[in-house]
Amino acid sequence: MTQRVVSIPPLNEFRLELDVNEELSIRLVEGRAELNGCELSLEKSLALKDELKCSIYTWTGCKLEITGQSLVEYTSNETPLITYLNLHLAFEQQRIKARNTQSDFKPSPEKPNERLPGYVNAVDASSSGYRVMVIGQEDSGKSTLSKTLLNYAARTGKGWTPIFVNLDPSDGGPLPPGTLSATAYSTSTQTTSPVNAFGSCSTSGAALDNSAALIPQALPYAHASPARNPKVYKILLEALARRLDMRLERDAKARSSGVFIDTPAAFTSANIGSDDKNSKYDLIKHALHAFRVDVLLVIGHEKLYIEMQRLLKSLDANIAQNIKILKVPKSGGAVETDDAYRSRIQAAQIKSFFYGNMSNISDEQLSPQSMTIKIDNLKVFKITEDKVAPSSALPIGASRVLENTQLERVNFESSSQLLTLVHSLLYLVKWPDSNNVLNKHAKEFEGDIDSKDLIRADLVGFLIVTAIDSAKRTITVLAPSPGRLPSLNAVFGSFEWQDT
Ligand SMILES: Nc1ncnc2c1ncn2[C@@H]1O[C@H](COP(=O)(O)OP(=O)(O)OP(=O)(O)O)[C@@H](O)[C@H]1O
Repeated sequence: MTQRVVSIPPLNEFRLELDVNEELSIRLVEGRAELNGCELSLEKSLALKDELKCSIYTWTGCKLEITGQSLVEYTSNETPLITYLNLHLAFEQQRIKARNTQSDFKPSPEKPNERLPGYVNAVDASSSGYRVMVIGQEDSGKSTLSKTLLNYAARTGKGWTPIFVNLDPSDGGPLPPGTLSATAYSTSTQTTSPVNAFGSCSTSGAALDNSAALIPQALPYAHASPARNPKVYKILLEALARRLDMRLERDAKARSSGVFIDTPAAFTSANIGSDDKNSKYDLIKHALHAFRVDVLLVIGHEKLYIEMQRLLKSLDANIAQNIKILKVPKSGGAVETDDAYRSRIQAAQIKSFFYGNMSNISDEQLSPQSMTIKIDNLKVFKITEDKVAPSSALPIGASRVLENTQLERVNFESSSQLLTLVHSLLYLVKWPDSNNVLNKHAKEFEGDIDSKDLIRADLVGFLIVTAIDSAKRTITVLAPSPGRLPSLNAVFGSFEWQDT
């Protein structure tokens, strides 16, 4: 293996891109350096893998010992890190201010589930850290910026527990893909692989890599892009925002620590999410409103920045006056990826949830359990794709009649429907009042469920369907651990995984 020592001058970043099957070990031998805002420990080797593309930044200069081969390696002095640091300092001031004004605030004691319909927000903005949402085009560096700001907040030593909201279902964050989640971080998280870029959650077994066990609040969307079913996506986004509010009401530390929201590139497509062709950027409006965003960071896109300023003028004045829009330069290091790369990372994320990180034997490995259950014990619903044509495709003057989006119940009597389940990732859900939900629509829709019922569902686990025996009426699934399944109700969409 080739070993070399690279000197990085102060205020420079060393960028590297790993190709398929390439691994690289880096060791900080002199000075100080950080990876996505998380400091590297002196003399400790880090194994970078799974096609990671990243940059190691140094404020004061450093030397790195590198072992192994990578596709691309270079040092650059053009870095947006100073802008990132300035943003962090502004957010830090707000966190301190919020903590100092918090003593008078008393959360209300209502029960969480009774509050969901028509919930009125009781969180006092002056005692809250900023809620920051990052938008930008595909591969513009949204996740990298969110993670750097999250790591800076977590590493200040002031005990902050910032919340990371992942609205990008193509990348599950600490969970398998297809989920929308909110997770509190108490320590900074090192990125050694894009598979566990935001750490691993505790439900997957022992904490992997160096992250503390994370306990996300999550909801299942089961597709990679909001464009697949914007109605369901918006319902889930709103439900997540309400749950986050309920949590922050009771958690003063997290409330002052602030919220960082990473978004999918589909947010910047003006026409996704609305049936009215005159209403643009509906997903952004929806998220600004639901999460009561204070700061909107637009990554390196002049036109989008101008359009966001226009959008702000079209919002309700009470909401618009509290939102600051800031333009952030795009890093020259951000790498364009393709669909094949994304599919590989998604498959690896699903695999790592069940098996742990297999690419390095020194990492934690998990032992999932294969189990066979009676088909008729399960109720499985498909989050369908929104097949309705956009209104721009209708004849002039015609308008669309919108129906409630249903979650289609899989009919186990039909073998073609059963077969669609093989290799699917199932998201196990639990309703506080399961019987009500399952019976409510039974007559009218042959057992389908209104997507609004997902608002009250808890995501309690994941399964992979490995085989179906329609003669014996059994289904074989892979579960993360042995024992009783947490629920026998599941939803699924377009994510599949099989051992290759
Ligand atoms: N400064 C940098 N140096 C090297 N690689 C970088 C840098 N910034 C970002 N990258 C890499 O570029 C790719 C795209 O960045 P990132 O995932 O942050 O973008 P994104 O906008 O969140 O992408 P998506 O649109 O898929 O959500 C990632 O592989 C990331 O690791």
